[in-house]
Amino acid sequence: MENISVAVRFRPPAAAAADTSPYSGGGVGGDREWRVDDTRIALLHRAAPVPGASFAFDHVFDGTATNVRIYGVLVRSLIRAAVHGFNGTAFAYGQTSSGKTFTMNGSGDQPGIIPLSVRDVFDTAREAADREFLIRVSYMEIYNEEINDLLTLGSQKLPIHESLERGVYVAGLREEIVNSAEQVLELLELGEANRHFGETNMNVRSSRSHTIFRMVIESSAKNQMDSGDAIRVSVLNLVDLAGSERIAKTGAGGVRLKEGKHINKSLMILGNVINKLSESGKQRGHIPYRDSKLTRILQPALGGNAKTSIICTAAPEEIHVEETRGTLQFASRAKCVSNCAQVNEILTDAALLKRQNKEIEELRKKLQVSLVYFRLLLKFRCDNSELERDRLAMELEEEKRLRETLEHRLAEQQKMLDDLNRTGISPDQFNDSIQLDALKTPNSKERPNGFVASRAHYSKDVEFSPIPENLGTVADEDLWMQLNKGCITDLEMLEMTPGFKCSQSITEDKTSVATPEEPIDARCQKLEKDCSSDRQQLEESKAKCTALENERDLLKEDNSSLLEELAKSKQEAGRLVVEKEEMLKELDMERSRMEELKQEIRLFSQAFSQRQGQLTSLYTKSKAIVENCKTSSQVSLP
Ligand SMILES: Nc1ncnc2c1ncn2[C@@H]1O[C@H](COP(=O)(O)OP(=O)(O)OP(=O)(O)O)[C@@H](O)[C@H]1O
Repeated sequence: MENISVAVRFRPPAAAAADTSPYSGGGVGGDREWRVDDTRIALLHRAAPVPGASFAFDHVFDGTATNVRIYGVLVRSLIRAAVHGFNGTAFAYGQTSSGKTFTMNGSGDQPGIIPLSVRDVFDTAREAADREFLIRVSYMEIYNEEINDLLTLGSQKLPIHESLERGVYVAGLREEIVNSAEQVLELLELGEANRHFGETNMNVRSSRSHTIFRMVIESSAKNQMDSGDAIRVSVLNLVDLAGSERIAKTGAGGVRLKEGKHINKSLMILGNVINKLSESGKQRGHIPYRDSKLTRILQPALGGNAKTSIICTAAPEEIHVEETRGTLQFASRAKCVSNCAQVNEILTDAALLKRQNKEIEELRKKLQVSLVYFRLLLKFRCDNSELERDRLAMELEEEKRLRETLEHRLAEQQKMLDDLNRTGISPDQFNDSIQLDALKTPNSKERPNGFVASRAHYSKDVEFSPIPENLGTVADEDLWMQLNKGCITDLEMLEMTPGFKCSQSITEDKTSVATPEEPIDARCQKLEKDCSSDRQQLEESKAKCTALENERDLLKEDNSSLLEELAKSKQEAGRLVVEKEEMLKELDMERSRMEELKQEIRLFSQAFSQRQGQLTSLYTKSKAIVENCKTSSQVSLP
């Protein structure tokens, strides 16, 4: 959103008024005068400020300001923006004879806003070397609330239409394609000749209509690569309004009176529109654009899609104080109105195609980046899972080894248990270790290599072999002798066995295996306990092993799904590449089609403007001939 630019310009005092009163800084005549500085205007009454009659603006120009200065401050940027695709409107507003036409059209030695703008449009277009321009102009007036074409004689009372594509437009208005500022200025001259002027008490050449000079600026990129760019179309309105007037002052009657009424009415509606627009959102309500042709045509410039500059012209003489005050109030409200200008682009098929292609290209780039990232991630995860797998395999190996060791130990302990069981000594029978010790040879410890006897196959016979069953098959000689208590024993039948020795592992493992000195039942119990804890450990290690194997399987699955995903992404990337190539082919075709069309348009517009030039010069010549004829007939009449 940007506010309308508003400036106030005081014209120099009229010769008659200047003669009768001093003029300083804009105000002139009588007791009241306007004091003007760069940004402020105040009404003074005998050098004292009049309450409620002080105004502040961004730019205030006194009678010494030139058109070039005003153009530079207020309009140049708007023209440059129009060449680059923004709609623009500049108009002069003020009472009759305050200098609107002087500001917009200028005089012989001081070109006004319109001719300066025309030259600037072509200069700016020339500077934009990368773009091609097609400029059309039209010139119309609103006279007594009717629209006339100033470039075509007899083309009057043109209707206003509205469509979605074109917005509000004047149907049947002639639009000239122009190639140079000179060509436009010629057309302007032609239009001026057709415009309604009239003499009033206030102005010998008073504009009796509002005129709208319009330039439609179309441009597209020249470059082959950018030929798919959108076409920019902007509308530039340069408006010279008729001035509000007091009938008493203008002394109007008849036709002038009728004109004056229409002028005042349309300016009043313009004032209403500005008033409404300057109000804040909720109070604003309905904006009466449709109440006059002027506001309808200028609708985009008033609170719409356009950059707008208003030059409010004022007369410094005391006699016009009230009108000037009205103009300054209008200007104060207008500067509160904000517009929303934006570049106007028309998307051709080629432009659409280009944009879509660009989007696809961007998406493809994004996809490539994410594919690279995805691949890295996959690789990282694969590496990780392989490492994990190796770690698990090692752990598994370790567990297996441990299990084997445990099984081995278990087997050994089982064997020992069995061995103990085979001795046949029941813990019930020998629940006292002293009793068991008594069965041993007293110095058996000192004779570790002493022989022991093992019962032969008959030894189970209690008659001859009273060795308790649970003592197993191992006994030393003394024990044998004692236990048989004098029974006849065929010692020759005894089998010689090596002395009983605890396995090293058992003797070393003091916590799990009883020392040989410990009672056998305690050793047994310990061994069984060890056995069961080993079994438990074995079970745990088996469970761990299974868990590790499961984990490994999961990792394998994970790995294969990642590989699958990678394959899919590769497939997708391939598909996108094919799609892109197809689109590029289509784009090439569109480009060549567009080039052909451009060539055709160029040829056509050249032929058209040639024909146009011929017709314009023919028209000017014939008009001059008619004028000549008229003057010669007037001269010869008397
Ligand atoms: N800044 C100026 N410097 C010199 N002369 C000026 C200036 N402004 C206006 N004039 C002169 O004042 C007279 C009236 O100006 P102009 O016709 O431009 O007024 P206007 O506002 O267009 O009036 P109207 O509404 O009646 O058409 C003209 O003779 C014009 O040359």
